[in-house]
Amino acid sequence: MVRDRLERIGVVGAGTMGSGIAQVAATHGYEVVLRDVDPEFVERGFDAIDDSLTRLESRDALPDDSGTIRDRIEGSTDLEAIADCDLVVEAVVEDLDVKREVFADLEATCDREALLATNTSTLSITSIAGNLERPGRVVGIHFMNPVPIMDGVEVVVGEKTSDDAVALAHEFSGDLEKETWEADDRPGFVANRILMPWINEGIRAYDEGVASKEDVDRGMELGTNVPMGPLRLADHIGLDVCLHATETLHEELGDRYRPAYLLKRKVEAGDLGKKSGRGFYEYES
Ligand SMILES: NC(=O)c1ccc[n+]([C@@H]2O[C@H](COP(=O)([O-])OP(=O)(O)OC[C@H]3O[C@@H](n4cnc5c(N)ncnc54)[C@H](O)[C@@H]3O)[C@@H](O)[C@H]2O)c1
Repeated sequence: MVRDRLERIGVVGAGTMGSGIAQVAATHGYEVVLRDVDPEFVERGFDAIDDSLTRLESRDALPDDSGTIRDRIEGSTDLEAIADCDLVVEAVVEDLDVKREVFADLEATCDREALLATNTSTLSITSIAGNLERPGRVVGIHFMNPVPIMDGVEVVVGEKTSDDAVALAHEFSGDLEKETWEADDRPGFVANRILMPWINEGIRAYDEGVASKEDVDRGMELGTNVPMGPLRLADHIGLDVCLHATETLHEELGDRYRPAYLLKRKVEAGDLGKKSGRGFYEYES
């Protein structure tokens, strides 16, 4: 069983994602503890929050004044500070060993019924929770970057994640005015399993002289109606983050670039998409 009511939220890791998650939770009225290993990192997290709140306030996009929201967030380097949190979201570096250590600490520190979530982009939830006594309360709540701007959250279900942990993850995300989708705990889940090869191929296309970098991006923006082409998006995400995610996917999934079997089979069957009335979906003629 996990708690059915959340009031106090812990966020572990005050970097790009942790500071964004803390900000959005505080904006929606939660009491937040933002924890990192060094006071300097906590301060850096608050600087990012202050900048973002100031920008949003100037656009009249906050429900309360920025000072009130900011006051709901307490910074700490002390693990004990999150002991009485109802939900802890882990947003530390994308390293399985580090995350497993953090979750062991959380299990030892937090209340038995607290929900424990990871913001991992690509690592296995099942593995992160693998050594715990109560893995049922561990769920993926995968926020998108930048957290205050992006509307969606991916809820990831590990092998042992309980139904009430999943339900609470959706509910919490909904409280933050995020829409959710749900993914099984397989490499990259939905978002990065599809996004990372797309970015990777954009980089290759540029590198192989298919088009200038501007035209790779413009081609995808104008040609497929995405708001940002792959090279610009990679820059926004961080090329190191992209490389790390792609390496993890490569290790887990191997060569993903051959045409999918299902694609060939559907074409052979004449299911060509909207124009034939049926592709992966059915269409009215
Ligand atoms: N950056 C993105 O675009 C993005 C998007 C979605 C998900 N994610 C995921 O979110 C997580 C965090 O990514 P980020 O980009 O915010 O990283 P980041 O490097 O900006 O921040 C990580 C923070 O974690 C802190 N940290 C490390 N070990 C810690 C520990 N034991 N206890 C407390 N704090 C610790 C570091 O000091 C650092 O401040 C990763 O799992 C990443 O894959 C990132």
